[in-house]
Amino acid sequence: MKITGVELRRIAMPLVAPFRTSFGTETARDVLLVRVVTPDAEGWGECVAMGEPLYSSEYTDGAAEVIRRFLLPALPKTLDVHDVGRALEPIKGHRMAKAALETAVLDAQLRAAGESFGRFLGAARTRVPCGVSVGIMSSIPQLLDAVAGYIDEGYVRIKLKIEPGWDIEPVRAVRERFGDDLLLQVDANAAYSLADARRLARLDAFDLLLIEQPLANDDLVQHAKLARQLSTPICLDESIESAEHAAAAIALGSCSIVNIKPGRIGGYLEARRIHDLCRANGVAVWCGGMLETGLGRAANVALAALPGFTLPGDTSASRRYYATDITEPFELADGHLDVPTGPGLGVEPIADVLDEVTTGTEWITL
Ligand SMILES: CSCC[C@@H](NC(=O)CCC(=O)O)C(=O)O
Ligand SMILES: [Mg+2]
Repeated sequence: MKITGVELRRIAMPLVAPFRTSFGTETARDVLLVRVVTPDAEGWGECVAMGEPLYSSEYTDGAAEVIRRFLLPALPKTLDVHDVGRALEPIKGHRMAKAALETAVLDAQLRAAGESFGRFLGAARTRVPCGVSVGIMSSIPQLLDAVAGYIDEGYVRIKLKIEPGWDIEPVRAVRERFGDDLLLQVDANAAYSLADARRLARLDAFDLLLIEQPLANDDLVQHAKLARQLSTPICLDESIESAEHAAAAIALGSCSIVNIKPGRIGGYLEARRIHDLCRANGVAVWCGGMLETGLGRAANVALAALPGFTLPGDTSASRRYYATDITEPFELADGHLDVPTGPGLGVEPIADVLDEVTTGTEWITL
């Protein structure tokens, strides 16, 4: 496939409500979209980097810069999506930027071939059960109202963001209000240290599915030590940036569940490799989220349909974050989202909506 050129498009996506985690509060996303144009089709990739390097070291401006200055010049003029990872290997890191570019190449290639993401990746289902991520709130009553609303919408699993000072009590309140059958998990976004082990062990009383990323992203050994002190399974998110990281985490006993986020680990091909590795080791995986628009959401839902994705992911409906999505909205039906069946992502931006939210566009001829 020959790439004629690439558009780097920036869009501003206000959130329907502030989303607070242990590392900050998001009120809007500054999103970088990559559009790859070829003679036969064009493809879209969504960079999941946030506007500031608070979740990881990447951020939107930096991703645009590394794509413009280093990734695009490293691409061969004619390529298959399987060539992208190899061509970009000499450039270290910047996995979110690489993922956006590889996904756009894959989308163009699949659209030209008339093949869906789900079929290409190996989806085993036509729809996926959906969880929802609930931010840190200013009070327990406010949290309980939010959780009640999501349960009414049909979400099959609730994830609560936690941090020191907002952990045991909100989890206890949700468990007591909504009962023992509610699938419930927490995500600390690396807010604790091994010194908090006894406090984190108190979460064992609430029959959680998992505790996500309690310690720092580079604390694999400490997570293994913590895992031996908890009965609740540890799931890693920020720590897993490649299949090698997943293999190391499994070998060390740092986690027994992995949150796979294609943007974090460099793309959907690496995501499938991590899925295959975890499945071979009996490690459950689920699809994480980075507040994607319908473009990234479409790809994530296709990935979440692979057989090893045995836990509900953070694959929520578009309305969880956006009043108006840039694609046709993903809408929950009976707690599930349908896997798109059209060529490539199976969705595309709605032109006038995209224009309304566009804050910048740049064309790069290859
Ligand atoms: C702005 S926080 C993004 C990272 C966070 N993502 C979520 O909590 C799910 C977000 C979503 O539903 O897309 C995580 O650490 O798992
Ligand atoms: Mg997480």
